[in-house]
Amino acid sequence: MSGVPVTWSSERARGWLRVPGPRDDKYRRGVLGMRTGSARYPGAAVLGVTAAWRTGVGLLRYAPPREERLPPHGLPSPAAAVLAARPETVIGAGTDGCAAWVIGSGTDPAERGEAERAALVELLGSGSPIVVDAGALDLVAPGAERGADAARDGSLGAGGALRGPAIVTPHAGEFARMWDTTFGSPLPEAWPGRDAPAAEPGSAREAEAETARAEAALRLAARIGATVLLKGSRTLLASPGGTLLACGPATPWLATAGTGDVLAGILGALLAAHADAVREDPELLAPIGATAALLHDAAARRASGCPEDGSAAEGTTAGRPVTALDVAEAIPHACAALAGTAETDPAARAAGKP
Ligand SMILES: NC(=O)C1=CN([C@@H]2O[C@H](COP(=O)(O)OP(=O)(O)OC[C@H]3O[C@@H](n4cnc5c(N)ncnc54)[C@H](OP(=O)(O)O)[C@@H]3O)[C@@H](O)[C@H]2O)[C@@H](O)CC1
Ligand SMILES: Nc1ncnc2c1ncn2[C@@H]1O[C@H](COP(=O)(O)OP(=O)(O)O)[C@@H](O)[C@H]1O
Repeated sequence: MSGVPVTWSSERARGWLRVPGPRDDKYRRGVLGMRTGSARYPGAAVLGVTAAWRTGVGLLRYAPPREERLPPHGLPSPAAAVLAARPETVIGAGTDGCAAWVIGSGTDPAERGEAERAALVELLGSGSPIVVDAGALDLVAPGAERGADAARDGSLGAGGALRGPAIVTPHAGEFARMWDTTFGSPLPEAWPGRDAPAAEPGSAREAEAETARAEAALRLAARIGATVLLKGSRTLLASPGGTLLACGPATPWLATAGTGDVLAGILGALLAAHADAVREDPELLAPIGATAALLHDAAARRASGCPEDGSAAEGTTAGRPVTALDVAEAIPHACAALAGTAETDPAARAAGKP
C-alpha cells in the first residue's frame, strides 16, 4: 500500500457540493437520519444537526437515543435540545426513509444500554450509507478475537455489525483504540505520539509521521471494510480499495470541543445527497469525506476571519478563536464560496461576518 496521498483541493471538492435545481424537492435533495447525542452530551446532537442543515439537506430526521437515564442537572433531552435549536428537524424517525445516517457523536459506549446498542446495530446492518463517529466506533472495530470468532460462525465480520457503505471518523485517540481492538498490536513506531516533541513542518520526521498515519489508516480501512477519515491538523481519507486523500493543514482554531460533531453533520449531509452513487460505489466515500473536511476548514477559516486559501497553516497567528457553533453557522457561506454560487466578500470576511 502506498502512503502518498492525493491532496484534496477546492477544485476537486466543488463537484461534490450538490446545488439544487428547479426539479428538486426536499426528498430528492437527500434525507438524512441522525442518531447522535445522549443525556450526557445533548450539545453534540445540536451541533451535528445544525451543521447538517447548514450544509443543505432536504430533510433531517433525528432519532432520539433509547436511554434509561434522565438528563442530569435538569438538562433537556437531546431531542428537546435539537428541536429548540432547529425546529425544522423531524423528531422520532424509524430507520425507513433516510438515504444516509450519522451515528455515535456525543455518545459513550460505556453508558450505552442494550436497546440503544440494538438500534445502532440495526442501522449498521441496514445497508444504508452511514457515518460512524465517536461512541459508535467500537461497533465497527469490535475486537480482533471476537471478530474472528463471529466471522467463523457468520454472525460478525471484521467490520463488526457493518453491512453497507460506511465512513468512520476517529480522532487520533479513537483511532488508537480501534487499532488496538482490531489488530491487538501496537501502532506503527513512527506514529506521531501525543507526548513526542512536534516535528518541524517540512522535516523528514514529519514526513515519516504522515506516512505512518496514512499507512495505518489504509490498513484499518482494508480490515474493517469502511473508509477511514482520520482527523487532525491534516485529515486523511483512506478507503478499503486503497484510495488515499489528504486535506489541510486546517486552521488550528478548529482544535476546539465539538468541531468533530460539526464535521460529522457536514459529512452526513453530503452523504445523503450522494447516497445512491455511494451505494453503487463505496469508494466514493473518500472524495465525499475529503470534501466534508475541506468545507469544515473553509467554514472555520471564515468564522475565525483567517485566509481561506490555506495560508494559515499550523504555527501561524492568523485568525481568532471560534466555537464549534460558529463553524456550523459559517457553513452556508463557505459552501457558496466553494461551489462558486456566491461572490466572496473579503471586507465582510475580515470583519468576521459570513
Ligand atoms: N458539546 C458536546 O456535547 C460535546 C460532546 N463531545 C463528545 O464527547 C464524547 C467523548 O469524546 P472525546 O474525544 O472528548 O473523548 P474520548 O473519545 O474519550 O477521547 C479522548 C482521549 O483520547 C486521547 N486522544 C489522543 N489523541 C487525541 C486527539 N487528537 N484528540 C482528542 N483526544 C485524543 C486522549 O487520551 P490521552 O492521549 O490524553 O491519554 C483523550 O483523553 C464523544 O461522544 C464526543 O462526540 C465532544 O465532541 C465535545 C463536545
Ligand atoms: N491542530 C489542529 N489543527 C487543525 N484542525 C484540528 C487540529 N486538531 C484537531 N483538528 C480538527 O478539529 C476537529 C476535532 O474533532 P474531535 O477531536 O472529534 O472533537 P470533538 O469530539 O470535541 O468534536 C477535527 O475535525 C480535527 O480534524
